[in-house]
Amino acid sequence: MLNKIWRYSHFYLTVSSFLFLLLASITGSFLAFEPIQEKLQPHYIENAEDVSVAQLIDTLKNKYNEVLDIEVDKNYFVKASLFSLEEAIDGQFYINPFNGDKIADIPRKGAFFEFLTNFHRSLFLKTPGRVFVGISCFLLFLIAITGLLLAIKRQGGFLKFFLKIINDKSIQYNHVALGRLFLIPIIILALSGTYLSMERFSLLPKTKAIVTQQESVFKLNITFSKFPIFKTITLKEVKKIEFPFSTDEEDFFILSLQDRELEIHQKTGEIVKTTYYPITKILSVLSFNLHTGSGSIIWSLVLFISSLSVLYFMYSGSIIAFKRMRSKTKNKYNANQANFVILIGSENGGTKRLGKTLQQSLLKAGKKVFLDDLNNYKSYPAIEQLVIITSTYGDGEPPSNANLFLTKLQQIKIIKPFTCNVIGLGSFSYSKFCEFAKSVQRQVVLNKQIIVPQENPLLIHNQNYNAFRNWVLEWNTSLNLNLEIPKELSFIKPKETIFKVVEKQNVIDEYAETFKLTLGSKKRIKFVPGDLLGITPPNETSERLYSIGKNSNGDLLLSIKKHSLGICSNFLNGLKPNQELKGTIQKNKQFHLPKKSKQVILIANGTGIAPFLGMIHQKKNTPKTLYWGTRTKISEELYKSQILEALQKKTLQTYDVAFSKEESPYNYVQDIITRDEKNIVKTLSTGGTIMLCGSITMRNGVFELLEKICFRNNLPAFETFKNKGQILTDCY
Ligand SMILES: Cc1cc2nc3c(=O)[nH]c(=O)nc-3n(C[C@H](O)[C@H](O)[C@H](O)COP(=O)(O)O)c2cc1C
Repeated sequence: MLNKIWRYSHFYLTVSSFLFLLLASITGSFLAFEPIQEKLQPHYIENAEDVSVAQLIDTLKNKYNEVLDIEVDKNYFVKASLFSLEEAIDGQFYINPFNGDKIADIPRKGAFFEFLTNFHRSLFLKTPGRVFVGISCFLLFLIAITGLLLAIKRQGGFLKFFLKIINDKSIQYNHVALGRLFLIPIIILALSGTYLSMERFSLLPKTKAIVTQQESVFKLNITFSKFPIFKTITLKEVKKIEFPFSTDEEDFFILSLQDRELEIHQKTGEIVKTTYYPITKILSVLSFNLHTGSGSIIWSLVLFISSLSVLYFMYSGSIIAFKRMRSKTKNKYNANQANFVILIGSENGGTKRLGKTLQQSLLKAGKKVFLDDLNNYKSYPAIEQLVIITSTYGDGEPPSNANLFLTKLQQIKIIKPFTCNVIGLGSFSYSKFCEFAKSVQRQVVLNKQIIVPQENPLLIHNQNYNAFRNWVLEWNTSLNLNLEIPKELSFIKPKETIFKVVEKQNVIDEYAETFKLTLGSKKRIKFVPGDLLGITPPNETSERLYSIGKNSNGDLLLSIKKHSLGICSNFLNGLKPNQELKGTIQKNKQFHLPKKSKQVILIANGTGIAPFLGMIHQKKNTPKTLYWGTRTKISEELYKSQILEALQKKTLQTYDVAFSKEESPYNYVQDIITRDEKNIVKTLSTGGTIMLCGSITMRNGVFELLEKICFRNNLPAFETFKNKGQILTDCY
C-alpha cells in the first residue's frame, strides 16, 4: 500500500512540475559552470585565503593613502576600495593580498549568466514566477524523497540499499542505479533552493541575532597590524572589513566574518561588540553556496552532473510510466461471466503484457475471459480455468499487486472447483528464482477445490516470450481451444519493405512440396538470421510469419512447405523471379545465435533449416554443429552448396543429415543426437546452446531424448537448461 502511495506521489509530482524541472535542470546545468569560470579568472591568486588580516592591512596601509574597505568573495578574490594620489590605483579593484598590487578591475557579471540566472529564478515572470519556481523546487524535493523510498523498497530494505543492484539491462536499472548516485545531491539542490525561496518570501521563522558588548578597558594604543584579532584571523573567514570613518574613537573597525560581525576599537584593538548572526542567516549562506556551487569547482561539477541526471530521470521515468500505463487492464467480460480468469502479479508491467496477449488470444477464439491483478482475487462463479502469471520481487517476494493473494486464497471459499496453471517470471540473476510463483503453486496444490495439472509451475527467465508461447500452444492443444497466439510480442506494427524475388527453387522429388525463395531488396535491409518475415497474401488480412536465413550476398532466404489449402504458401509458390512482394521484418531476439555461447548445436527438420542457413555463416569463433532431418537426398541438394561453403570457411564445424524417406543410417535427427550423445553432454555442461527449428513433433521428440540424456549422464534436469536459456526453440 505504502509502495503504491510513494509510486503515485512520485509520478504525479513529476508530472505536475515536469516543465519547470526540464527548464530548471537545463539552465541549472549551465549555471553550474559559473563558479568554474569564475575560478578560472586571471585574478585568481593561489592560497590567498591563508593571508592574515594583519598582514593585508599592513601591506595596504604602506602602499595606499587610505583604505576604505576590503571584501573577500567566495573564491577568495580580494576586492578593495582604496584612495591613492596616483589615479591608476585609486578606486575599487581586485588586489593581490600578498603584495597589495592591483591585479584587475571589477568585471561586470557576464550577460549570459545574468540572463540564465534570471530565467532560472523567475522564468522572467517576476514575483509570480519566483513563487512558481519555489513551489516546483519543493516538489523536486518530494520527488527525490519518494524516489529514494521506492529505491529502498526495490532493493529490499534500507540495509540493502547500498548493495549491488542486479543489472537486468532494463531502463529501471539505469533509473535506480543513477538515482542511488545522484539522489543525495538532488535532495540538497532542491532543499537549498526551497530554503532560498522561503527566505525571499519571508517565510522563515524570525530569529534574533545575539549581541555581546563590552567597554574598552585598555588605554594602550597599538598599531592595526598588531591587533591580536587581526593576527589570528585569515581571509578564509573574512567577508568584509570596513575601516573607521574617522580617527574618532567612536568609529570602529567592522569585521564581518562567516558567522558573526565584530566591532573593533581602532586604537586598542579590543573587540567591543560581537553580533552572532541568527541561524537562518547562516543557513541562507550555506543554502546559497550549496545551490550554486559557489566557491567549489568540485561541488559545481557534482551539481552540473546532477542537473543533467534530472533530465535523464525525466526521460527514463517517462518510459517506465508509459510502459506501466500501456499494461493497464481492460476487460470485455466481468468476473462473474468469465470461464477463463487470468490473474497477474507484476511490478513493472512485463508480466501483464504476457497476460494481455493470452487474454486477446482467448477473446479472439470467442472465450469469456477476465484479467485482473492477483490482489483482486475473489470468488468467480463461472470459472473453469485459472491462469496465474506472476513475477517475483525484492528477495523472493511478491510484486506489489500480489502481496495479498496468498491470504485471500486461504480465506475465500471456492464455490465451483476449477483448474489452475501457474507461470512464474523471474531472473536467474536472483538467488530466489521465481520464488513467489513457487509459493503460489505450493499453496494452490494444497487446496482440494483446485485441480493443478502441472506438478511444477512453468518458470521463465527474462520474460522469454517463446517459452510462454510454447506453454500456451501446449495448453491450447490439451484443451482444444483453437487459440492463435502471435509469434512476436509486439504492439507496434513493423514497417513494410518491398522485396524482389531473386531466385525460386523447387524440390523436385516425389513429394514436390518444399521450395526455397531468395528475396532481395533495393534498400539495404537490416535483419539477423532467426528474425521473422511477415507476409500478408493479397486480399487477406492475417499475416503469416516465416523464420528467415541469409545468404552471403545479404539476401533473405525462406524455406517453405506448400500446403494444399495454404493461402500464403501457395501465393509464395506462385511468385516468379523479379516479381515484387511486400513484407515486414520482425525482430526475434529470442532466436538469434547467442552472443557468448562457447558451442552451439543447431537442430532442424524440414523447412526449419531456413534460419540456420544464415547462422552457419555467423560468428566464426563459436563452434557450430548442424543436424538436419529432411525427406530425400534431392531436398538436401537445394541447400547443400550453402552448407558446404560454411564447412569450407570453417564457420560450421560438423554437419549431419537424416533422411526420413531414404535408405539411410539415420532417419530422424533424434538418431543422430543419440549417436552424438557425448557432444550433447559436452555442450550442455559447458554452458553451450542447443537451438531447434522445425515442427512441434520434432521438438517434442528431441526434448524427450534430451531429458533422457541429461538423466543418463547425471546432468542437472533438462528443465534447468531450458530455464537457463541454453535451449532455444522456434517451432510451429
Ligand atoms: C528489484 C528486483 C528484484 C527482483 N527479485 C527477483 C527475485 O527475487 N527472483 C526472481 O526470480 N526475479 C527477481 N526479479 C526479476 C523480475 O521478477 C523479472 O524481471 C520480471 O520479469 C519482472 O516482471 P514485471 O515487469 O511484470 O514486474 C527482480 C527484479 C527486480 C527489478
